[in-house]
Amino acid sequence: MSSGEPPKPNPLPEISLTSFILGIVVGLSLALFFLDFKVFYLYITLIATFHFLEYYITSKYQPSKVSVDSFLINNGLEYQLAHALALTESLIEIYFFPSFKRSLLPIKLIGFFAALGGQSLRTLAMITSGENFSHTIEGTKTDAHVLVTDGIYSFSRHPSYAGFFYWALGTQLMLLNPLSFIIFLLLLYRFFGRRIRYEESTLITFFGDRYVKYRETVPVRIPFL
Ligand SMILES: C[S@@+](CC[C@H](N)C(=O)[O-])C[C@H]1O[C@@H](n2cnc3c(N)ncnc32)[C@H](O)[C@@H]1O
Repeated sequence: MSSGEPPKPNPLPEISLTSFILGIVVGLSLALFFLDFKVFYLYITLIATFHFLEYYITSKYQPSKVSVDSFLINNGLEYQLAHALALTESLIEIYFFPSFKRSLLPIKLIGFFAALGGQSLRTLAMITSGENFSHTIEGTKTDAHVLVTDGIYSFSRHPSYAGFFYWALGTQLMLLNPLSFIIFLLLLYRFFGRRIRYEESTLITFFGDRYVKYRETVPVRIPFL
């Protein structure tokens, strides 16, 4: 049955329930941290924190654009399948190769700090670009859209993408998931290669030479992109 009204972008019951569930997931995974294979629970904590921050930072710094989709939980089938693969690989290897999963602490630490650094980079990018940031790529320029080149954007011209890249790969290093690491790497290169090419073509249309010059001086900070 339809009331005839357009759907609300921020339905409060859905927003509060999603936040509540994400909080429970973080709480439960931290509570299980005393068990063996801690990185598995840490991975779940990192995913739930990522989705919470996507909505929270959007609502604080891009309030005109926030909607229930800002949680990015429905971030495409490929994203969901990739994390399902990572969880499955982890569980299978914990069962069949427990001593491998318990080894290589330095690699796990590198993965954890890469994920933490990646999350910080992405969050900082969303804060720095304010209302110029949107989860979808804008096809037409609004009067309010200005070119951001300061702060973290003077270090990387796509800091939120670089952040996501290191976050995602960091989680797979931390889990010691060789198969998922390679698949994540291939998917991330394909996804961001295409996305950056398209996004930069729109930014050149919006800002012309200013973006071309910016692109020449500031790297992406993802190797080969
Ligand atoms: C998902 S955000 C990603 C922003 C940027 N690529 C990053 O990784 O931080 C996509 C939107 O940001 C806008 N955008 C990207 N770089 C920008 C910049 N330097 N200044 C202003 N807007 C930018 C694009 O027009 C697009 O609508």
